[in-house]
Amino acid sequence: MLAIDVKELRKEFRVQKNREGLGGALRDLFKREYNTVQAVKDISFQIPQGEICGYIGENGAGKSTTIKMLTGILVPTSGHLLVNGMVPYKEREKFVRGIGVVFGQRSQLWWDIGVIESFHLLRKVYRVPMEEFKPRFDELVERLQLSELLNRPVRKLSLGQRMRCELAASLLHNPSIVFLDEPTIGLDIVVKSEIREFLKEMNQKYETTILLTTHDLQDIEALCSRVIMLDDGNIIYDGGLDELKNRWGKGKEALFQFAETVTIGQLEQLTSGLPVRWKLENELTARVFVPQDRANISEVLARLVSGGGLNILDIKLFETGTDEIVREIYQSGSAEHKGDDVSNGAQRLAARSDTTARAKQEAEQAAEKEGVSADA
Ligand SMILES: Nc1ncnc2c1ncn2[C@@H]1O[C@H](COP(=O)(O)OP(=O)(O)OP(=O)(O)O)[C@@H](O)[C@H]1O
Repeated sequence: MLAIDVKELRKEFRVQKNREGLGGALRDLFKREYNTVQAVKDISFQIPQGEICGYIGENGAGKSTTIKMLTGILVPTSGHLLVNGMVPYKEREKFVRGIGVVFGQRSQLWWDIGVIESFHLLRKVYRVPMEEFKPRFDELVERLQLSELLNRPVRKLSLGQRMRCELAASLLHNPSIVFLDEPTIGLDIVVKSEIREFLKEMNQKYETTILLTTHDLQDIEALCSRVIMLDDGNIIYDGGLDELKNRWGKGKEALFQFAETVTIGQLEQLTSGLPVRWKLENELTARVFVPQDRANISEVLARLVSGGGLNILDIKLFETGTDEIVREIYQSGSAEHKGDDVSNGAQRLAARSDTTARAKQEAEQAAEKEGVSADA
């Protein structure tokens, strides 16, 4: 069954233009002008029940707007949207009983009352029968180590403690889908990994579907097999994390430390016929670059170890990290192109900045004609 089914979903905001100066303010009084911001541009994706999917993008890419539509807070401008088989903004009461939401930057708990009282209020809001609530509550309290925190007011909790309570609050009514918007923001590494472990466990035990928005790619690496990447309101990648790494990873590098002096010629001869590149860092250290898909690092290692009688003291292996891959995709504006074609990415980036600069210039010229500021 599909947990989330999104087709051609669009959200536009009408934003009032503010013209500059007193004259502008007066003109605004008589004739309002509006700009349309296209936050989400006809996106489509499907998430099956039980999947953990990462939803990532730079600031302003449209992530929160999507989550708000999926949770029924915002009504889409156009398109189709089904979450748990319901249209989120239509069947509000029934719908919210099946979902859990955590906004890392905002709290769903009442600030001045004890955590346990917030939990009981939520039980009433979600109309969970006591016999269902009790075992669920006990499990969450034990798993997230909340017993010490239950009687404290939320405002007295540390960020990590509050986030553990927020997670419990979002799961008390046993929802089949949870939306997590930056759930690990600002947390230290220990709490982050506890939260990741907990989410993984909940997903495995209860088949909870999780849509996770984050700027921390380690969250994605730890939890998500699939990632949807958004840029300027469009989906630029939807697929497996491994596939993304394979497609965009620039290959591997190995750093060799030798006991005796080596030359590039010696190393090249040992790896002749393999499409690798050597670089001498100093006379005892050499780096080899092995392009993705075209050569096997183990072949290089085997040739060096068995072939030339070189005395190798140490070997370090490096792989392109997800952070780096994602940064590069954003710079090129598309995940269609292969990562080892860096010049292509750079050209696309330059073309994009050119287009942006041209658009801005045109807007400024038009605004000058109208006597308004282009940034308004
Ligand atoms: N209520 C609103 N009125 C007008 N414009 C809005 C509104 N909400 C969002 N936007 C605009 O829509 C675009 C997408 O915003 P959104 O908050 O969805 O991005 P985001 O990917 O969640 O960013 P961040 O990572 O910074 O939270 C932005 O240009 C933003 O300024």
